Amino acid sequence: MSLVTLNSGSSSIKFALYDDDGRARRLRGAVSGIGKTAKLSLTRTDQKTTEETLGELSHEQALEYALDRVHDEAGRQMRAIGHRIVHGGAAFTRAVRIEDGVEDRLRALIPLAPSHQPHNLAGIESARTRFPGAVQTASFDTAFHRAQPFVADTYALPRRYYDEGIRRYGFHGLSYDYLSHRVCELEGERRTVIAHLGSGASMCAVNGRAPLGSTMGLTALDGLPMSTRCGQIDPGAVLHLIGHEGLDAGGASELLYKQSGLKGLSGGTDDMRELEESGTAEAQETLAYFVRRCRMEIAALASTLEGLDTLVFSAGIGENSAFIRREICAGLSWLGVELDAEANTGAGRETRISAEGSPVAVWVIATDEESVIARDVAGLIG
Ligand SMILES: Nc1ncnc2c1ncn2[C@@H]1O[C@H](COP(=O)(O)OP(=O)(O)O)[C@@H](O)[C@H]1O
Ligand SMILES: CC(=O)OP(=O)(O)O
Ligand SMILES: [Mg+2]
Repeated sequence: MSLVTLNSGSSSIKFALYDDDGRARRLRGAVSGIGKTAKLSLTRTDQKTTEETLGELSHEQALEYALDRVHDEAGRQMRAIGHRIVHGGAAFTRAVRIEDGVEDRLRALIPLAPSHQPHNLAGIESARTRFPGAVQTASFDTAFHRAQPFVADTYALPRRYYDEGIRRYGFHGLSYDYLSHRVCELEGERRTVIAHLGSGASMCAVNGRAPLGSTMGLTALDGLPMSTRCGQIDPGAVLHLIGHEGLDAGGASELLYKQSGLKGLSGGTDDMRELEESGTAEAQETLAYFVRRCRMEIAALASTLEGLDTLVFSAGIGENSAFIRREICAGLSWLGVELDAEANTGAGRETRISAEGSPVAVWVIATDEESVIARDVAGLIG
């Protein structure tokens, strides 16, 4: 019997197949580049990754494709499916079995995660149809941050709004769970800033494993600029757009979630690789803006830790772009960040890239949200 994990991000669907105890992984797969030219990559235990171009796929098509692959591999042997759910609100502070009423409560959170929650719910429905006998569980991106202190969790609005759930939930928590655990194994309990830089991008300050704050807030719009999301913005700018440009809520949502970030600022691509290769002034300015915002957030989070011992780069951009890592670190020598240029260029899945003697240890660590989901599933099915 096996366990399956399903992780729908904004631009990808990642899945993995595990043995019953959630430890031994047999297969890992990802459909990436959704909405553009999608690609499938598959890695079997102890084998090289194979890649295949799939052509243009919508999120729905990519989901069906991913579940077909899972079905081919696991068939009737499926015991449980663990889903990454981006928004768990204030109520879901740990992983749960998806039983009566859970999906309704998750549906109510769609307005707070419009680019993710509908895909997460679609994954639950499709998986139920295909594997009717399997247990389904939910692991939340927000749960890790629920332990953060009140001052990191609130906005300076009238108090009743906090009580009503207007909080800084933070996201990418499955990734921070995995990465903070790895940092403790590699370096011990440290004051660490973790930069999860993917299609969606955020950072989190952790003291050992304890979360002290993150760049994302009520929704996954806040903080760093992302592929198509704006990141930090003056709320007055949104009020202005609504008042003077005649934008309604739907129009504002489309603008801030889908037409902004790298895509909006460059006037073209939302893909970091293409921006790095492009020589246009707009592309250069977009890269400079991204790097500036990353440096600023690292410094801000380091201040909440009262110092910095370790900096971690992860996710699509953080794991793969030596250029972005170099540019970010180049402005942080005053914080004690010194890179080893060669280690940075040649970094693999888990590599220390700081110079010998650098006061801050800098690491590239490939994230593994799937392993956290699988651990949750195994715990819930006993
Ligand atoms: N070699 C690379 N250089 C720069 N950026 C990269 C590279 N490889 C992947 N990326 C970026 O990583 C992003 C996808 O990251 P990922 O963490 O898989 O996203 P998500 O989980 O949000 O779908 C893409 O937007 C792409 O621009
Ligand atoms: C929460 C979020 O932004 O997730 P992703 O990076 O997978 O889109
Ligand atoms: Mg992701």
